[in-house]
Amino acid sequence: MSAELPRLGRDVMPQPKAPVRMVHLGLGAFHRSHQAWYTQHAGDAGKWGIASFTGRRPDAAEVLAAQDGLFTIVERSDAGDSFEVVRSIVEAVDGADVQRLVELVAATQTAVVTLTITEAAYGFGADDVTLLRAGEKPTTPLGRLVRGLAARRDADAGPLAVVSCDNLSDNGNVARHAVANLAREVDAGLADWIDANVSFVSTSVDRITPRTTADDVQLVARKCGYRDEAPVVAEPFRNWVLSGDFPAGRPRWEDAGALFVDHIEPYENRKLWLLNGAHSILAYAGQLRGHTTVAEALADPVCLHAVEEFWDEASRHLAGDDLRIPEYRAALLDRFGNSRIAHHLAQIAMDASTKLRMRAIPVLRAERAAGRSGEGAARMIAAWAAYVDSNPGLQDPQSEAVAVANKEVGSERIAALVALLDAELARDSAVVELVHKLSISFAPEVSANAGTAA
Ligand SMILES: NC(=O)c1ccc[n+]([C@@H]2O[C@H](COP(=O)([O-])OP(=O)(O)OC[C@H]3O[C@@H](n4cnc5c(N)ncnc54)[C@H](O)[C@@H]3O)[C@@H](O)[C@H]2O)c1
Ligand SMILES: O=P(O)(O)OC[C@@H](O)[C@@H](O)[C@H](O)[C@H](O)CO
Repeated sequence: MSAELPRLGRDVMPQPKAPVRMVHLGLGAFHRSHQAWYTQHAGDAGKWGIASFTGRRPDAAEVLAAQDGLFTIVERSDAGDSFEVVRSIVEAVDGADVQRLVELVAATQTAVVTLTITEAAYGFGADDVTLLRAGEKPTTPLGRLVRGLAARRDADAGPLAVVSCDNLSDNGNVARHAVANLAREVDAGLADWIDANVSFVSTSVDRITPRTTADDVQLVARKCGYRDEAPVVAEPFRNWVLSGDFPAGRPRWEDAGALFVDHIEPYENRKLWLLNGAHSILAYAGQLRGHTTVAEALADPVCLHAVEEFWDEASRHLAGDDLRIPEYRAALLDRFGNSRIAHHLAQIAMDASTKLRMRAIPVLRAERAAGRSGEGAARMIAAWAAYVDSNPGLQDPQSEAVAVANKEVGSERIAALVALLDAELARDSAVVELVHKLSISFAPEVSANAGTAA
């Protein structure tokens, strides 16, 4: 039936096309449910079009380009679904088209570059140094951005803002260092130009956006009367906190609810520890206990207890009345419990070594500095340790080091894994013993008979 329907596009649904003033790297589901949505809902949306580039594969760009950048957001709550066509992406491009990226980053009218390239993509790209030095096409998003910034300097196109929207603590500074280090290896003058002309904005970003399924595509066809091969499903909740300068201007995202603050760290920590930390616990403990989605894992009292215990610890280190921690926690339980959003634990589990360093380690360190064991944070690490024991192929930027650690046994294995997260904590025998003890409780035969994860 859906094959007979017209394909979504600006002919089927006439929509104004704003001029490109933003460039995005990492055209995935989250960029579309978050930055593209906020840009569409800015009061001056008509002035701000986004050219969005994929990271590793062309597929998402090809599908979206065939729809003139239009796609449907399916906002999914327990009460039902609502549908909205988003028009802010005006160009969808294969990330391998470095020439187009360079043209756009070097254009005077481009004011903002946003990133959702995943946490793991901020590591040092040694291969790109060689390619950039040789004048060949870089292969990573940050290598490509450095090439674009070099062209902007050469074109004397003025300053701009780079806005990381990945789940990283201090993501603006992480992006600044990653870009500056790469640039300095290639051209010290370029690194100085970036330092003087590029503002790196830090953000806390939030909107649960699972991968789109074939059922979602069918649903949009049935409900909307057109064929959209690239809809995005997201929860109703959304949040965007930003801190930093926009020297060439920006959309009025505050009209859509974005918050601009001077000090972002408390907001970042609240989100990364409470939301993403809980997600990591559920990802490892939940899958070990046979669950597939966040909502299923949360309904398991053992997993819920582990989350609440970690939240109690983390909350002690989240200061400021305006953070409204009790309300935030209650809202998270509601959001995680939205069983109509099938948020797969396997997706969250990937790249653990990067994620746990930001989610478990700061809380564990703070708890130990306060003279407590940090059992809640240790349990998150223990769940990961147990998970990689039975799932050694888990995607991780340090997968080789994880494999080496996995060859050890008992507490030596745990120490080697903890060392991938924090060298100092790995030398603390009390931490290693605690994580070891907790990881044993996740072993399949123990976990099947245990009333709690303790
Ligand atoms: N999905 C969410 O609910 C959500 C919410 C908040 C923040 N985020 C952040 O957004 C990021 C992307 O999430 P998504 O759901 O859009 O994922 P996605 O898989 O739909 O898209 C990610 C994009 O980044 C590219 N990419 C992935 N890994 C890369 C790598 N190592 N190098 C270069 N490019 C790479 C992909 O090709 C794709 O274009 C997350 O990693 C997270 O930091 C996601
Ligand atoms: O790859 P991650 O772990 O950074 O992201 C997976 C989820 O935890 C994440 O997408 C959350 O849904 C998101 O951070 C909610 O805003």
